[in-house]
Amino acid sequence: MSDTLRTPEPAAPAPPPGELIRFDGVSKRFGENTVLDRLDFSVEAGKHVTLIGPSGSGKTTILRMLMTLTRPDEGTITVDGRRLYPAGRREVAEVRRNIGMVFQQFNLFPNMKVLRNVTEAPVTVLGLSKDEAEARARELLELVGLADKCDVYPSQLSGGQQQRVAIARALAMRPQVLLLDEVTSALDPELVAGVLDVLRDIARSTDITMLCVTHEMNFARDISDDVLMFDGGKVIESGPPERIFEAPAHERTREFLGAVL
Ligand SMILES: Nc1ncnc2c1ncn2[C@@H]1O[C@H](COP(=O)(O)OP(=O)(O)OP(=O)(O)O)[C@@H](O)[C@H]1O
Repeated sequence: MSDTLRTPEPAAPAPPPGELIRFDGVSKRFGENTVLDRLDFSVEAGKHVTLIGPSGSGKTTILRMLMTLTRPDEGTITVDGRRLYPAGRREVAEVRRNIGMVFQQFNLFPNMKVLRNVTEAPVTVLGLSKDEAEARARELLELVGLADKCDVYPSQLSGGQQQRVAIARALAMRPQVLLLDEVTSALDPELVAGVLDVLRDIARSTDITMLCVTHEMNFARDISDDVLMFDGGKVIESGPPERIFEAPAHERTREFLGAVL
């Protein structure tokens, strides 16, 4: 039986004030490969946190766990004081609703026009009326600079524009947490800046909590309150971007930044 079907689970202890996300002793193995090894970390509400580390260090796996796309082998994950793992199906659905993700590949619905891409989940999942959902979608498409593209199909847009629709779509669910997984990696270089500018605006103008995996270190420096360096299945170093980028304490962080900067 899957974890999500086992109920009831013990309630999560009350989180410290301000804490939104907590990983406690989370491990994940794929066969012989231990990707996360009794990982502990937490994120405060409203903070923008960037995950850095070598390829394969488990950054995407962490985001996927928050989206319930990958399940830990052990440990607990808590969001806003509620268990995501282990938890019953209903609790998982409630927690999951507050988390939005933008993927490297935009994953838009190709057969729906842009406006419908953004209204679909608010109508079907949140139960908003079509008018409410459309009003919200138009505001968000304006925010990402695509107010004039409501009536076209994704295939008629550039990759950068499609990614901005994906950002609007994630925000349309009014999530507490926005997960960004290498959102510019699939884009032609000239389209990267436009997407990052939109995300900088969102980081500045909203109180959304962001967890971001990116190879764009200047962007990470601009938007992050904290940077977490992953290696060997754990966070080996964390701190404000100025400190991590200018004066990394750990040898592995120095090596990693030396290679990517
Ligand atoms: N479904 C899976 N089956 C087997 N192995 C997997 C699976 N998903 C991830 N892995 C492995 O887990 C490890 C961590 O992957 P993950 O994508 O989380 O790393 P990452 O830090 O995001 O890497 P990158 O920076 O290259 O995207 C990798 O070795 C990867 O091959």
